[in-house]
Amino acid sequence: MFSWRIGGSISRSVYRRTLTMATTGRKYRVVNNPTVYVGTFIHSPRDDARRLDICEAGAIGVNPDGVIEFVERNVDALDAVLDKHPAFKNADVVRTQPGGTQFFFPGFIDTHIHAPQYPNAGVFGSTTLLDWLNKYTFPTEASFSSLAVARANYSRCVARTLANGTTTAAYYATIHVPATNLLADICSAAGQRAFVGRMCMDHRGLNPDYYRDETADESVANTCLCIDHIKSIDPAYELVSPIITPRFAPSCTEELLTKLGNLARETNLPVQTHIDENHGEIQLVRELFPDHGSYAELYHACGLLMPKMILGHAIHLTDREMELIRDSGSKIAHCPVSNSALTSGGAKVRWLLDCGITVGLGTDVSGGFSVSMLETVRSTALVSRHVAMTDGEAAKLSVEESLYLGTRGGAKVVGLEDKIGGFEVGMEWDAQLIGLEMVQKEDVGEEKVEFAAEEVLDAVAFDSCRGAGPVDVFGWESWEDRVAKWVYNGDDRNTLAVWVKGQKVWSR
Ligand SMILES: Nc1nc2[nH]cnc2c(=O)[nH]1
Ligand SMILES: [Zn+2]
Repeated sequence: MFSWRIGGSISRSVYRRTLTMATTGRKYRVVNNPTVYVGTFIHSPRDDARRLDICEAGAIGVNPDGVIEFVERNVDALDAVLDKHPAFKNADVVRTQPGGTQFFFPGFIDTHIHAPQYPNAGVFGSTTLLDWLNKYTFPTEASFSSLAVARANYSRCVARTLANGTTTAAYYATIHVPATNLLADICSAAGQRAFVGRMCMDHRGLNPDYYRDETADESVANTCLCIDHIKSIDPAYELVSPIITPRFAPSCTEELLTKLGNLARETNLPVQTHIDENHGEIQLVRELFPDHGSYAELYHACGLLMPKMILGHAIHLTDREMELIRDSGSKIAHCPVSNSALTSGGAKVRWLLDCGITVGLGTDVSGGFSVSMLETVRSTALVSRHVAMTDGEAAKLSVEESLYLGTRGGAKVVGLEDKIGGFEVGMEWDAQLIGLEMVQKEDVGEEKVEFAAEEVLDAVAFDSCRGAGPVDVFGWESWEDRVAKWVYNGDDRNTLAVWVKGQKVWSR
């Protein structure tokens, strides 16, 4: 079983596995014991974003292929469950701790993240999109011409996202074929479900000379090399899949956009790009492509709007653009942390949802400063409150809705809604075990008027030393309250273990 501890050894563990992959060319195959997960499960109902389905005494049986075979509720005795499911008689058992502080939750699905930008997370100053690209992003991405740079940074990025409960990620890579293939190898070796896209950018205007494709044909040919590589390590795209990735309209010629649209149709692969993120960018698209009425009309004309298209940001869509996107079945990756950090704007998520568009969440590292999808869920709720200050109360998204977007919504965006995002029979066990800290009764203490300062500080210092995580539960909270505390106060210390397709890929 592959797991590693957070701390100094993260990258080394992934690195070792990666080297094995690279040197032996072995395909990654995991066979687990049948396992029964027992205790509290919380997930979003498939078709109801407004509430959580909370099962306090459940048992979920996961077979050696990582597929859920049964879901039992109101379980009094595990023996009775095992009698009913004899194939699980000798199964491993993983239990949540009693006492209302632990629960299983679906793994997060990051529908938009730039893996090579991970080293820049948190470094963006006061830039906005176009100067941010030139100042921070293009130079960093260009450095991935070195496989050593790619190995160090991609290992770290995959380890950190897993440790934060991201079981599926749609990654943008760089233009470099070897480094992009290495990212796919690392995801496969670490056991993360991933879409890995080689960045396509052939425009001689916006892209710097030191970092771009020479021609549209070269860009397509190199993309095909990456597709072939991923096919060679994961032929059925069970865990890792290619994704066609035109960076965004200003980085691409119309010839390249059209060729990538054709490639998507020929290969039936998903596609990802950016749209309507920033006013300066939208103006640039108008100037570069004057024959097209709008950003979305350009993509539509190039054959890129389709059900397997994931559009990042979509902050400043016109009504006509919204209709084109909705009618094409394209999906949207909402990136609230990035949209705030780069002061791009507040996407009107309620409007998109009401219009019938499928929305998931993306960290958009490093436009977004955090790899944490929990942070992204939190920012989804917060940014919607800012939108509500101008658009009205209805724009607010609840904790429940924000979590839905980070799990079920993301699953729909990447086309895996029948496999991941919730706990139903036939779905795969992509899950995280969440732990909160119960403040013991004696910690609450007797009624006292005076406290010694050390007495107060010691209690907190003690928990911090144990790495117990920042969420305190006092015992009076409903499960909904506990989940809200996790969303608004939690971090990766609350993510105790992570599974993808039944394989434990991380634990504290
Ligand atoms: N947020 C973001 N927007 C982009 N538009 C084009 N490239 C990028 C990128 O790397 N990040
Ligand atoms: Zn992006």
